[in-house]
Amino acid sequence: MGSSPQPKTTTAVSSRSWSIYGRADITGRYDILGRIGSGAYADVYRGRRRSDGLDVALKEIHDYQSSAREIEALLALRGAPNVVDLLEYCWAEDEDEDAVLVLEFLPADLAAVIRDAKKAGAIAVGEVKQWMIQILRGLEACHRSSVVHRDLKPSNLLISADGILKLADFGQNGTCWTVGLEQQTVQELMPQHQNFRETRFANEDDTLRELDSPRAKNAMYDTDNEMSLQDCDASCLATCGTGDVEDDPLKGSYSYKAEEGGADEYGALTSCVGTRWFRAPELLYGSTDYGQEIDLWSLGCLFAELLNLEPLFPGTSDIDQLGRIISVLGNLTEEAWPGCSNLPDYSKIFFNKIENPIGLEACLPNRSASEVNLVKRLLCYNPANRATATETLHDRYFAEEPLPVPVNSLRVPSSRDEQNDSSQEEWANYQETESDSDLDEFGSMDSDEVKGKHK
Ligand SMILES: Nc1ncnc2c1ncn2[C@@H]1O[C@H](COP(=O)(O)OP(=O)(O)OP(=O)(O)O)[C@@H](O)[C@H]1O
Repeated sequence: MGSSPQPKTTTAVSSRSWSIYGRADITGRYDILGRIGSGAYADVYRGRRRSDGLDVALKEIHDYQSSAREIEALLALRGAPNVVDLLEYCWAEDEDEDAVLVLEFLPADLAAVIRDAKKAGAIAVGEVKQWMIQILRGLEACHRSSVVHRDLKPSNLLISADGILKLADFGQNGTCWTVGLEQQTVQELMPQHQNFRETRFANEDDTLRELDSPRAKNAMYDTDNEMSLQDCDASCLATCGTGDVEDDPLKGSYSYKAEEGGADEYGALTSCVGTRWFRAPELLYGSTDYGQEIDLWSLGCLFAELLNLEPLFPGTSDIDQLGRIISVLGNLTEEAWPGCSNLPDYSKIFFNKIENPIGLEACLPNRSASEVNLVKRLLCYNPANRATATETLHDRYFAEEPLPVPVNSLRVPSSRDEQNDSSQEEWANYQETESDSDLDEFGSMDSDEVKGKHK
């Protein structure tokens, strides 16, 4: 098995975390205004296009495969109104260099909507409906193009100042998606790799022309079959260590059969906390041939969170996550989902019989029957029973009073929870303290010139 890409620690001052300042291909065309935030595999900066002053987000992705996946998905989805717009990108020439995606800048996200609504007490039903409609349109576009998002959560649903919600973060950057991956080359992932080479360092017109070309777009669609969804191990036992079991408050309610090379082997890879809350049971049980239904489960969790303003299943470990789901929906049995006992980890973890499951109604107190019904249509154990994005969009809930508010009357948070930006300071400190040899990684660039520009 090839070595898996490891996530960058966000606390360490890694040279890669601000290497964008040394990228002449970017700094020549964009002013970098500061770091917006960092994910497991990427740093995102706010930038301004020099040619016309357009605000952009510059996403520097430190993992080769994540960048390939995100570019592929965003090209396939170009023009979809509820998917973040990829304006252009600079491809990584090899595994030591980062790809940089130039995205439209979106100042808020759904996590901030929920945060602000907690202060106000609730999100008005007409607003919940409008947010849901936009999420559903984005998801419908993804599934129509055979793109499975795999990481739907409030912080990945970005919002423009005028209330347009867009699905973002298509890199499946969470650790759980890359556990056990064979290292593939971009040539394997994308037979049309030559197209990417052409875009690198191209001037903006050339690059945009490349993005607009039907050839590039169709080539992306053609690779759908090449991008196997069986390439990861997101299972409960793969992503939790025995430490998770020891610390688990529900420990008494299940028994767990550790296999040689099972949880221990992957014990360190437990960092998908936000994502875990939205993860479908088939993934937690180790399924490797799942489909777009995993996004529909996440959507059900998201919808419940918009209604309750609290996460529905806030698991503290992957086993705790399953335990919480089972306590609400009941045990996962052949009756609930014929064939579930074939899930890879089904026979490795046993939960006590839940005589009286809590039920989704009890988890959604004071909500209407149509709201509860819609959550139920999405949160089914059997993936085949989950309502599709299109079916959900046509659910009578959206046609009932109160009707969805117009997009322009949505209350848009003034900001998301921004991480402290220390990128420019780190860059300056690095230049002051490190030896010349380290600066060699920036090639022949004049470091004083870069420092002056970005201080
Ligand atoms: N187009 C954009 N406009 C504005 N901010 C963005 C944009 N894209 C991403 N961001 C912000 O940049 C930060 C990092 O984003 P990124 O997608 O890399 O990671 P994440 O979603 O926080 O974490 P992970 O990828 O590990 O799930 C987040 O705060 C995100 O909201």
